[in-house]
Amino acid sequence: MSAFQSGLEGVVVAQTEISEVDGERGRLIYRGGNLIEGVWQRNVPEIAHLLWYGRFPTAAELADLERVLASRRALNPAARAALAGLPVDADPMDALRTLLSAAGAGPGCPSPSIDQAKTITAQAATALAAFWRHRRGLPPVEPCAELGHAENLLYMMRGERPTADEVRWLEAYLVITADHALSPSTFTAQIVGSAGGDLWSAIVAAISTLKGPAHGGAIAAATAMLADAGTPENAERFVVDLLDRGGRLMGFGHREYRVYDPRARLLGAVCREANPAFHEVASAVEEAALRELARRYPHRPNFTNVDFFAGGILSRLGFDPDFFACVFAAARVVGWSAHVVEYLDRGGRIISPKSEWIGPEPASDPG
Ligand SMILES: CC(=O)SCCNC(=O)CCNC(=O)[C@H](O)C(C)(C)COP(=O)(O)OP(=O)(O)OC[C@H]1O[C@@H](n2cnc3c(N)ncnc32)[C@H](O)[C@@H]1OP(=O)(O)O
Ligand SMILES: O=C([O-])CC(=O)C(=O)O
Repeated sequence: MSAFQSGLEGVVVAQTEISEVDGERGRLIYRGGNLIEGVWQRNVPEIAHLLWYGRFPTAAELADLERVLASRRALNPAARAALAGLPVDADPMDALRTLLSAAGAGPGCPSPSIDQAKTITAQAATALAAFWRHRRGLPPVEPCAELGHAENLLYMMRGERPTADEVRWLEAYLVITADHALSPSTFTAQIVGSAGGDLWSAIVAAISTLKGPAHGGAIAAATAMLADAGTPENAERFVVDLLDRGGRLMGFGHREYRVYDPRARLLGAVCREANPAFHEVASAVEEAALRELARRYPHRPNFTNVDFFAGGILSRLGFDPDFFACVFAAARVVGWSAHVVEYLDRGGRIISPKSEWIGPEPASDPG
């Protein structure tokens, strides 16, 4: 019998202590802490410390990590030169991939480490903000060492400090999306690391996977879908028409979750506060979508996923839709790097699966 498993569904290819997705119960665990039970209210450096080192930092460790992240934000000359050469209409994920690739260009193939993860985490935010300004014909704003990770990201975009609410909304988004066990992009990063590749290369590869509309690109696609739906009154008809035409409801369905994605619940609440108009349309579409999905796919429960409400939060913060996946990437750098380093620390072998030959047998056996 064929061992082929379409999309690697259910195939276990790694062991981890970093995060667990319990898709039956709708639980996401970061290092033993349930995200939904308060973990998400921590800030990015606290969560990074938790994911990288296995526990929350002490006050001194947190201050040290914040200082290190702040000191590594500036882009190097190679990344600045790459920025200057980018067309303003480039997809921001292409820009992020290019800028981090340039920032990490150097001799050889150093082994991935958490120290490198800190540099990439700091610079992903800077690269994103720099391209946001480049698109608008504006020069980069240099990072401000006094500001925290999330606040500084918005500051580098706008050149002025965001409000406390804006920082709280962005921080929540960055923390809630920081890790998700062996997501497709995380697996990509791990494959690069397993072959001895360096961490910059692994992160650039992961960004390439995250870009697709079935993964991080779904935030922008879900937001466009909601714009097409238009009004709460139109939601029901819109959903039915889309499914009748064989379309997919973006921001719904998941490989692991057979129940509501716990992150969507948290982000829905943030969205309601940050962007009530978006939330109103989204809620009406969600109600119709969950009803129709349950009716049409009784054998395969599909619920709201992490990407559905995210666009409401990110657009309220000033990100253009094609930047949404970039913000996701800037958050997920933490998780990607944690998994690559963990895999190698466990002596991870090169990941090299098999394909099954389904072509014709050779006409004659050359013997
Ligand atoms: C951060 C993230 O990556 S979260 C996911 C973001 N992606 C999206 O929101 C895009 C929309 N969702 C999807 O395309 C899928 O649900 C995925 C890619 C997330 C998961 O894919 P898979 O686990 O391979 O599920 P698959 O595509 O086989 O779907 C299973 C069944 O449910 C249906 N289904 C799943 N999701 C949806 C959806 N969003 N809209 C309509 N139908 C859906 C499929 O048509 C399929 O039906 P069938 O068995 O009759 O053919
Ligand atoms: O884990 C997955 O398959 C996709 C996902 O939700 C994520 O990366 O956050």
